[in-house]
Amino acid sequence: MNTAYDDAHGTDSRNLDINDPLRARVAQAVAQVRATTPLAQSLTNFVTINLVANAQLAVGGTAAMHYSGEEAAALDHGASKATYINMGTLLEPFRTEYPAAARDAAEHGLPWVLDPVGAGAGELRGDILRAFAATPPTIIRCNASEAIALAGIWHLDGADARARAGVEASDEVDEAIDAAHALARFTGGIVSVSGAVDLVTDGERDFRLPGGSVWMTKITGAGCSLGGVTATYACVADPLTAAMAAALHYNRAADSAERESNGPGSFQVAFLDALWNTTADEIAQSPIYVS
Ligand SMILES: Nc1ncnc2c1ncn2[C@@H]1O[C@H](COP(=O)(O)OP(=O)(O)O)[C@@H](O)[C@H]1O
Ligand SMILES: Cc1ncsc1CCOP(=O)(O)O
Ligand SMILES: [Mg+2]
Repeated sequence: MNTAYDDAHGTDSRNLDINDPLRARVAQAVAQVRATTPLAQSLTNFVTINLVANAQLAVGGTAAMHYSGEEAAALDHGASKATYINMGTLLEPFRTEYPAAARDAAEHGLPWVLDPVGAGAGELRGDILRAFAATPPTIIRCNASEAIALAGIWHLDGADARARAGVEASDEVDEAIDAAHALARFTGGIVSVSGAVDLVTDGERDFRLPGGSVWMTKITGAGCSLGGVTATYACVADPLTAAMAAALHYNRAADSAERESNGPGSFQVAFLDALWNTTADEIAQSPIYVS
């Protein structure tokens, strides 16, 4: 039977059974992050670095930020259980440091999360993204335009090679579906595309996650911090569960923050509080449309 969601989106989808094991894994991941305070190290942009760290703390994890392949290697030998690499603001030394950090995560068998902010803009960004193809990310967390651009940069089948510049999405999530599938098949990992309705895919199954708040587009770093929190969840869960837990946690916290706030400033504060206060059951029982 079609749902109201199908009627609105024209997809053949159903709400994931309330007893599906994926929901239990999401609840378990939320509880485990809160119980164990895992560290995901981040190499992330200068604009939103503070929100990334605060969001990782607010979901129960902890944070360490730096820009060095050498430091990444040291942390991979120590406390860090996942790496987050965000392409927002780049400097020339990152040409070698970022691929070194990705390589080190891969060599240690640790998950790493890529946010290809601004993919399609500039030679340095393109060069670094091309280098990542050798040790692909476990999870790609991006908006629709970045998914389309990254599939083009990696010359994946069916990719649309139009270059898009800028950090905001100029495409709808459903326009990125072919790119998201191509990226997931290429990496063998998970692709999480954010927007009004988020998409999480392993290249075979698509999970659509409605909700959240349009206020998320009026604070800088909503997407970047979602990438950081995805890495926090990747410390304790398999990549699909981690991507789902992070996106669902964000949607439920944003629903709640919107009710508490009256502008972007109070929204950001309320959102961090809501990340802390939203329960594992509220997150795991979210609507999840599968196709
Ligand atoms: N129109 C919207 N309505 C509700 N939530 C949204 C909307 N746009 C983005 N979000 C949410 O904001 C967060 C960041 O996504 P997005 O703004 O797409 O990332 P980016 O900042 O990288 O472009 C995600 O949790 C996403 O679900
Ligand atoms: C504004 C800006 N400029 C370079 S990185 C950045 C932050 C982008 O953050 P987000 O994609 O999470 O909105
Ligand atoms: Mg972004």
